[in-house]
Amino acid sequence: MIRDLLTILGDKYSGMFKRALVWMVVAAAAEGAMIVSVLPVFKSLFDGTLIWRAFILPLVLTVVAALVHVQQAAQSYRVSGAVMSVEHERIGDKLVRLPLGWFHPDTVGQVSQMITKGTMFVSTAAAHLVNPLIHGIVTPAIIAIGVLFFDWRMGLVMIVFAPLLWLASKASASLIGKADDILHVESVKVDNRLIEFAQAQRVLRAFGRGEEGYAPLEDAMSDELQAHRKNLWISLAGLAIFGIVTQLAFTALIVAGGLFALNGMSNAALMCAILALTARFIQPLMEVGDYAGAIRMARNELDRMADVLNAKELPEPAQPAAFDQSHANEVELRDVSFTYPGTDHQILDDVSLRLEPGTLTALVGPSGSGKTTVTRLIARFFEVDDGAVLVGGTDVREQTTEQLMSQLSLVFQDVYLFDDTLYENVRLGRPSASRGEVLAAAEMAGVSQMLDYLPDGWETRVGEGGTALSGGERQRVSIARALLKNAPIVLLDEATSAIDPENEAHLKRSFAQLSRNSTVLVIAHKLSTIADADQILVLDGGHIVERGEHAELLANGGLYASFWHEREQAQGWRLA
Ligand SMILES: Nc1ncnc2c1ncn2[C@@H]1O[C@H](COP(=O)(O)OP(=O)(O)OP(=O)(O)O)[C@@H](O)[C@H]1O
Repeated sequence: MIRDLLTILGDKYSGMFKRALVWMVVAAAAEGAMIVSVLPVFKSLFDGTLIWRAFILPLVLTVVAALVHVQQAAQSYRVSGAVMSVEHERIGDKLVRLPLGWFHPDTVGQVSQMITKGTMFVSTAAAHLVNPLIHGIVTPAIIAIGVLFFDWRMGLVMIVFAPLLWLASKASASLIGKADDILHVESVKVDNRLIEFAQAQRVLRAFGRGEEGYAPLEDAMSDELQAHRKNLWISLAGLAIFGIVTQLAFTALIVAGGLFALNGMSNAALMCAILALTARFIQPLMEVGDYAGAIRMARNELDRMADVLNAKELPEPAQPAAFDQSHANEVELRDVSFTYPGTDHQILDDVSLRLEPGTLTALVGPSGSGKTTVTRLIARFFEVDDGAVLVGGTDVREQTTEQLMSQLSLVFQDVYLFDDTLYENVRLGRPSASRGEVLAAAEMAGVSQMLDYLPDGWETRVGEGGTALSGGERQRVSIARALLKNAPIVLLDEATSAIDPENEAHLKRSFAQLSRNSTVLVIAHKLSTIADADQILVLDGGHIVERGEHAELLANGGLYASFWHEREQAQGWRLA
């Protein structure tokens, strides 16, 4: 755990943590020395030879131990604060360097658990858990060594039991850690299902399911309850093991001391004194047992944090690529094959396509044929397995994220709006835009028309994720952002096929406006919105099976034509 904490703290704060560790060792040693120094006092008390000078050393050591303890506590609290700030800093730094494909509901749930629960746990661990661990090793060790000088037999018995107690505490910690792992997995699932439940309220209520339970959430909660029960039993077993071994050690020390004194092997007065100190020998070890579970749980949190901090980043070139202006605003997929990481179903097989500058390309194909995947590869959410994706004539792997993103505007299905005003959400497309430019883009995308029924007009807050707006409205805001950004290349994955005539009119206008200045790739639901596209690509079975203009493809009588003729009945087709 100490090593993991040092890794998380990094160079900036590890010196502070090492100093706190030194103070913890000194405080534990001072306490052990103070306890051993009481032995001669007790002995002379029992054999009737007590003199006042015998109190000087214990008194001095008590004051020293108290002062050192205060210093150690202050250092530990400083480390705790440093761990908290450095964790947020490092997680934040890491998140911006992870490929966008890394973010899916499971990993987002993992990060939210880590930020809310994990960081608190780990920073508390640095202040409150490492200290009992060190206290549990150093103080009993000093007591055992001290006793060795007064009565070697009792000293040896203590030294034999210390590792046994240590092993018992490790076994107990390992059981509690396993129990925590089981519970953590189920808790993350409940978190994810709860978020999903909140987001799916519109759909659930639309289908009259608002009052009834939501089966996936109930299943997750029932699994979590089972995990809680399992957690309880396994943790209790761990605590019982440690409790039994400690009590055995305590009894064995008293029995051994009694036997040595009765057989005349040890001085009876000294033995009474040693037995009086036995409780102080056992107590720090028991504390380790009490904290063992929390220490193990903190280690689990540290491991989970390390998993995120060690997640593979997209390699970035040291230098931004030099662009060939003759290919500006161009997009090309060259013999691209792709399978999502962790799966074995190949989505794209040797796909080549080209988006000419300033043209509108529509990508169509059955549901699941990989249309969205094409846009994700262009934006480099994932790395291709084979082939290359070129944006502006340069391989995306040779461009920095900043360089690539400055050329792209993304309008995806899952539009995310920030819990801010409608105006600020549009302005996000280009924060430096003037109010006039923001309003012009909003007008073009049909956002201004929403103002009639929004309570506070431009100042209406849209709720976290934009939940106060409909899917179509969120998409209009997203398109307005894209218009405002005025990026050379626009990738537009339209949200729904159920667009009303008003929305359709805004979409058509927006497409026309976007393709006036930019290269546009659009995955649309309505043929009518893309019939004028410069190029239509038909994706099926991992390949581009047809390409051309609308009239040309209709004349060919292939897949596109059959879809066109049956489009009213067609299920599962989307157009781009
Ligand atoms: N992150 C992911 N991990 C694993 N598989 C994925 C992931 N995203 C999509 N897939 C799978 O890849 C395939 C292609 O998905 P994609 O979303 O690109 O299809 P699509 O043509 O856009 O579909 P639709 O029209 O329904 O949106 C699907 O089988 C989908 O289940």
